[in-house]
Amino acid sequence: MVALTSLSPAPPRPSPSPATPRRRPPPPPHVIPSPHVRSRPAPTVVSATPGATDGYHSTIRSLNSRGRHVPRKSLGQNYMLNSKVNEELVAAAGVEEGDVVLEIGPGTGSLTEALLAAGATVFAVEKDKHMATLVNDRFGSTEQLKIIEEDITKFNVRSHFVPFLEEKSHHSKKYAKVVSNLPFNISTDVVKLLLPTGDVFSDMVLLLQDETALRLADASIQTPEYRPINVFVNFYSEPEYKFKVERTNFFPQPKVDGAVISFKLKNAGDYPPVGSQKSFFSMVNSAFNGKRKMLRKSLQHLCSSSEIEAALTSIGLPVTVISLSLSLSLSHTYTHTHEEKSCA
Ligand SMILES: C[S@@+](CC[C@H](N)C(=O)[O-])C[C@H]1O[C@@H](n2cnc3c(N)ncnc32)[C@H](O)[C@@H]1O
Repeated sequence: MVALTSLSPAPPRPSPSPATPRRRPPPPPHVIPSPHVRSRPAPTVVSATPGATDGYHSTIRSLNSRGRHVPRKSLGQNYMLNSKVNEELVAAAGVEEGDVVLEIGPGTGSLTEALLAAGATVFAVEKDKHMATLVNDRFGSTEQLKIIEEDITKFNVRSHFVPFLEEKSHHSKKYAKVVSNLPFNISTDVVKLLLPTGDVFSDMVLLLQDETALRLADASIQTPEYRPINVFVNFYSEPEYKFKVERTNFFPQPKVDGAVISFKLKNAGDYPPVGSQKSFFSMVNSAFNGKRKMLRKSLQHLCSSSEIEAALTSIGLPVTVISLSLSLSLSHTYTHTHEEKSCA
């Protein structure tokens, strides 16, 4: 890990290589110039150019401000240096005046600043108490922002966030949004925690590891990348890979690129019809335990082979089908086996 004290004080320079999305349309032009962060020995704390307003300088200045120079790898502290990426995250979520936004991990507050500038009221959850204090110092006087020091993976949306939404939205907006440059190591936990909250959030826009974003948004059935998490994501939302963000945009620079993904959260009425979500996802996990196994074998502990075959036939699938070939048609299998045939 590179300490901030060893950073070059030089302002960012445009990256020579544009960031190119793998499967999506070309990225917005702002992703192309990315700041170059060099690790060069320097005897003192990096000084920012007075009055500089770009993301690089305000991020470095914020990190320097409390003498807190070493970002913590365990907390995925890779800070955004390019304010244009923050603006594009805000635009991807369609944040506008009066919106209420849950931001996970505000860090130095660079994305927070863009959210506030768009007119949003922000509820920020930050696990690192130093960073929570830093953001509080930076924006503390505004009523548009509430910061709590907590681990998002232990966060209770209903008891902590919903009362805030009700107070701040004045009933003018029913739903809030989630916008975050997430620590890469908790992305799956966050997706699992927040996607089933379509009654609270309408949209979730996250900056994740590129590979994770592609896997969540674009994994195709009948490929090894297709996993239970894809059934989960498509059950609760409509995911869309937005654009790639080169690793050179972060400090410290991670070993992988990032990408922005959006999820349009579904309301409960739009979920596939299953009696119990818990037992449906337990069936999905069982089916994927034997990815190459036929469903009539991998689900044998739930129903007899003949019942499963009958359920598959009734929805037009061959009795020899394997889990990798199934999308949300699993929900129909579930309905037929559990509700009509009364399986265990
Ligand atoms: C990738 S940095 C992003 C910081 C800032 N939003 C930015 O764009 O520069 C991730 C932030 O999430 C915080 N964080 C890490 N784990 C967290 C958790 N479990 N709950 C809440 N915040 C967490 C880190 O301390 C850090 O500030």
